[in-house]
Amino acid sequence: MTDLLEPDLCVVGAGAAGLSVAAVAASLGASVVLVEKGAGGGLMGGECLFNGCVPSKSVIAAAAHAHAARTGGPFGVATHEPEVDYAALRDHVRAVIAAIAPNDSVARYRAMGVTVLAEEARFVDARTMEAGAARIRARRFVLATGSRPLVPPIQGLAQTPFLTNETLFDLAERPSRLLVVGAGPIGLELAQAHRRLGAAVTLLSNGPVLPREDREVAGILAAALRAEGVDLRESVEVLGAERAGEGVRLRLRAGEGARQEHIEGSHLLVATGREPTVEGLGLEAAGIAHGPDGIAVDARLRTSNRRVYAIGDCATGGTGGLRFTHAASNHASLVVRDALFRLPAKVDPTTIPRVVYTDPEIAAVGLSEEEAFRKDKRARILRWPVAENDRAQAERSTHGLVKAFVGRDGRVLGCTIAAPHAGELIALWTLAMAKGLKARDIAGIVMPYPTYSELTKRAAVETLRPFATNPWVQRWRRLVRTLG
Ligand SMILES: Cc1cc2nc3c(=O)[nH]c(=O)nc-3n(C[C@H](O)[C@H](O)[C@H](O)COP(=O)(O)OP(=O)(O)OC[C@H]3O[C@@H](n4cnc5c(N)ncnc54)[C@H](O)[C@@H]3O)c2cc1C
Ligand SMILES: NC(=O)c1ccc[n+]([C@@H]2O[C@H](COP(=O)([O-])OP(=O)(O)OC[C@H]3O[C@@H](n4cnc5c(N)ncnc54)[C@H](O)[C@@H]3O)[C@@H](O)[C@H]2O)c1
Repeated sequence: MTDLLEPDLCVVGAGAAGLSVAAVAASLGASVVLVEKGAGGGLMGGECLFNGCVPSKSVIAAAAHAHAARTGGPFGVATHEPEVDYAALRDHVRAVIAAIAPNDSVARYRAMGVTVLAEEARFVDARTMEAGAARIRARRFVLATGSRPLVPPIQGLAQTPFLTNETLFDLAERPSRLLVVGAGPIGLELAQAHRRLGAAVTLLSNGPVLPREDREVAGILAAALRAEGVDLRESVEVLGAERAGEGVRLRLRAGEGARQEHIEGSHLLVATGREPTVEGLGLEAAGIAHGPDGIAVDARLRTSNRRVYAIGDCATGGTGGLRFTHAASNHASLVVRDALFRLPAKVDPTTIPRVVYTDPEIAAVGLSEEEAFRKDKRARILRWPVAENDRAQAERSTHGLVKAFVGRDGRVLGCTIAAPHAGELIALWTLAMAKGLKARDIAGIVMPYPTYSELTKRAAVETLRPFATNPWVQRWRRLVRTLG
């Protein structure tokens, strides 16, 4: 017998995006059905919890300990080459996931009043989904089915053993010689972490490091990786892959006309982007337009079917192509407003920060330098180097800079940072973007000394530099002096 469910909202996928929608909507009194195919095996939480943010940041934390053991010399602390027990590191990663998992559990969501179905959902027509024995005719549907690793069409790759973020964190032994393909956030974070954990690492990319970020800031990161011994090779074409004994061999070419060469490793990590999870959803039956980048949505996250939204990693278009956990949460709050209260709101990608958790950390929000000058020819760049920060000097962590872009009226248009804790520093610039603040609003804040936050203030104070040399200001200063 088929159960007919008629909730206010049916959410498909219990990752960062779907869980946020379900929790907020249920707390506001809406009836919610949440369909997650992994729920039967306890897999609520999606990519971020099991294969993404949480395990990668746990590995990065372990790598920071290993790095500290080698780099205490200038502080007068004896250094040593740390021994890394990769199986114990895997247990650490699993323990962190287990500590967070109860927040996302079926039990917690059922306690909130959400009906959780451990099934795979698919549309059978424009307003009905099927999930196991249930038929769901919801007032609104929210698709939050996420993404998975995009495997590039490299000759022989399919027959060659390779790792992705879905398998790397299950290894019990550290790769001795890791080849990483892709210099986006995943490749960079995991390449540096594994180098610090003692692996020989080669990082290959068909373009530059962080192709979508500021070139100066990306260059600072590239130099830092090379200084730590990562063999970073940008603008390299990977032509083929094959098994070589217990390991792998790649065939490369460093640009048009260059000679082909071979490189071998014990393990290969493919980190060349993501593709949306949309197959089997019955999108055609529901008249929902989609393409290789995902389900097409407008800035209100509506699909071509007026009853259906798509959010998080599976959506494209109005999301600005940003695939982050915090972007997914932002989408969720906008959709709940729109679906439950008809309070439409648009995604504003310029207020969604981007962080890469390397050392130095890279963070950015808003417009890039090029975009800022395209928007306002009289825009200005406010810069402050990390080396001018006393805390950075004390910690001998002096590489990097804050670089903010402001319009002729002083309003913040964007900011990009390479610095320790850049992910924390970007918060204030994000507030400035969201609220239309001027750099002088930030310049006026008192920051505690000695903190990295002073970098933010010092960059913002640069906005006042023309003021200092303004003839009227100088005239006023001279006048005040004559008054005694
Ligand atoms: C290695 C790595 C590190 C990352 N680090 C960060 C970071 O530090 N910070 C950050 O902000 N972002 C990070 N991200 C990105 C972040 O993980 C994603 O943006 C986020 O997880 C997307 O959430 P989502 O809910 O859209 O999708 P997912 O988390 O992928 O969830 C989708 C869910 O839908 C379910 N599903 C799919 N199809 C169906 C169906 N037909 N029926 C039922 N259920 C279905 C899946 O089982 C899954 O549970 C990282 C990603 C990776 C890979
Ligand atoms: N810190 C974070 O917030 C974080 C961390 C990891 C992942 N993520 C998210 O996950 C998503 C995926 O990250 P990603 O790093 O896999 O993808 P990406 O799309 O950001 O970068 C892919 C990289 O692979 C390279 N590449 C692509 N095809 C190649 C090929 N055939 N040969 C060589 N190089 C090739 C590209 O030039 C690029 O450097 C991102 O959208 C990001 O938002 C976020």
